[in-house]
Amino acid sequence: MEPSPRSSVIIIGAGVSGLSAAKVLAENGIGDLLILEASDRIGGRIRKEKFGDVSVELGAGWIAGVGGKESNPVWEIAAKLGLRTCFSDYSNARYNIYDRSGKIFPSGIAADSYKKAVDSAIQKLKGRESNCVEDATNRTDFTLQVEQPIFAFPCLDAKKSNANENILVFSFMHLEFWIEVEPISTYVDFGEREFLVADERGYEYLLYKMAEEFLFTSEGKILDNRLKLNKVVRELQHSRNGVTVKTEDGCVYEADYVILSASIGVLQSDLISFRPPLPRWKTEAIEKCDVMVYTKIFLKFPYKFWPCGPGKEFFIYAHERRGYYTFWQPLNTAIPGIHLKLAADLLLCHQHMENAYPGSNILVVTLTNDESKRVESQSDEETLKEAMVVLRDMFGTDIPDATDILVPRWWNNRFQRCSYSNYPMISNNQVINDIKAPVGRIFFTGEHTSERFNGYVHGGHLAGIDTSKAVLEEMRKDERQNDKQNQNFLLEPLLALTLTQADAVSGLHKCDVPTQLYLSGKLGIPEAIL
Ligand SMILES: Cc1cc2nc3c(=O)[nH]c(=O)nc-3n(C[C@H](O)[C@H](O)[C@H](O)COP(=O)(O)OP(=O)(O)OC[C@H]3O[C@@H](n4cnc5c(N)ncnc54)[C@H](O)[C@@H]3O)c2cc1C
Repeated sequence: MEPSPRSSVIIIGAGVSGLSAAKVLAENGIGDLLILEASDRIGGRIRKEKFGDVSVELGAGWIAGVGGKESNPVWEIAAKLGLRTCFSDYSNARYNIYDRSGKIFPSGIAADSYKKAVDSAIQKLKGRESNCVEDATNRTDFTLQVEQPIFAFPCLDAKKSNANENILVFSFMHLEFWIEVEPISTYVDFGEREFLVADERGYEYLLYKMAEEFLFTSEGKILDNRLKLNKVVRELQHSRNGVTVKTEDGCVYEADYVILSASIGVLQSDLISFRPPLPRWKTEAIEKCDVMVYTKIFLKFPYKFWPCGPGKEFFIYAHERRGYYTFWQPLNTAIPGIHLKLAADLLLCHQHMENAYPGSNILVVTLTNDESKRVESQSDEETLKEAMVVLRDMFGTDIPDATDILVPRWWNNRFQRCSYSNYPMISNNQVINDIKAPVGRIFFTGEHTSERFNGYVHGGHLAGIDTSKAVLEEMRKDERQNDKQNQNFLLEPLLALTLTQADAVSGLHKCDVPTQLYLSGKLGIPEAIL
């Protein structure tokens, strides 16, 4: 197949990082860019889907890091677009812990166990820290966070659990989203609050609006042929002169630069091959990055049977099996008034915030890693049966069966292969630097390349901006170099001409040509000389 016209930059992937990168390039005058997206839509891990009568977020659901001194750029965009969001209050979840017989653990016991679990986690961390002699000097700062986002990073090792611990401590210890270690930047820099996106237009509305700013759209549809969907990139052939991109359907594209935004899970898979292969420092760094699988399972019921109201926004199922249908969230969660005020202070449009999805009768249960993979590999009917047993343990046998189930499969999606990156808990900066470092003309972007905010939507957004700035800088360098070469090239005939006039220029060398000839640039050289 004939190669398409060469582009200045090809962006692989139309998730938040790829689109942010493309937007910055377009704003800087790079019109001949091309975005190749493997799936049939933009958004990547930001994705809404109709379930029952409402749109639910299969991927990113929260804007995390709000209310601090520095403003989260994604929160700002959401505010500008009037995206409807609801404050998430995790503080009471520890008081809504059910055992297998449906009893709620008394709050005192729950709080004690919680503290015990946190202390134990801190001890584990300290142990790991002191064992980590090699990394100690370079390591990224980390802290123990509690009550942080449910999609965040685990710190506890399931395989080392002690069967004699009481069941409640056990369940806390294995709530990987409950007690966690993570880079603190999101919460320290942007604030500790989180808002659930509860808007029919979806979280992805942000991305459509972003795309609209530089791609041709009509009636909400992107019609610009610089965005090509269903283009699965399989090979990147790179040299010092440019990059050739080959897609699964046999198309070939050429560019001066490539920005690759595929997830860390995809980079760890064999979906994309590189010719020549990536250097060892790069592949090792990619391998070292942990990937997290996080799955939200949506269940629709004919009516609501779970408790609701303030303090009941989340509930937990304590089971001896790690992460077994542990964390539950009703989608029609009430929002305490105090947070309305906070939201109003933050200037977001929250006209009707009593319920995120009023009357939807939807429950969401979240699973991670091994449990996610297990559930992904079985049928939805089997998952539905398991979830119903858990719910009947908690709420009795009289509850109705779910009428519908939705199980996203991020791990088995070959264009994702993970939910988000999770750097090794005690990792040194070198790994992160290597993951984001370019290889020749291939630049890497995506949430996994964000040093401070990996794992988050704002991490992807900021990474895209940073990467495109780095590419622009390279392009400028290229331009300067080309100018120099062109001038040298253009000066050759001039010198040839003048050198024949031996009397005037005897002994003149190329480097001695007066600088004003250079300074005026190639357009400044009179055509007659050529
Ligand atoms: C279930 C879940 C819950 C989450 N919850 C939150 C949350 O609440 N808040 C939050 O801030 N973050 C959350 N995240 C993380 C957040 O969604 C991601 O960090 C962010 O969306 C990543 O954006 P990205 O551009 O780096 O990658 P992606 O969105 O993955 O974009 C990469 C794009 O590249 C495409 N691609 C891959 N391979 C190829 C190929 N070979 N050829 C062409 N195209 C290719 C993919 O199809 C994709 O569109 C969650 C993620 C998941 C999965």
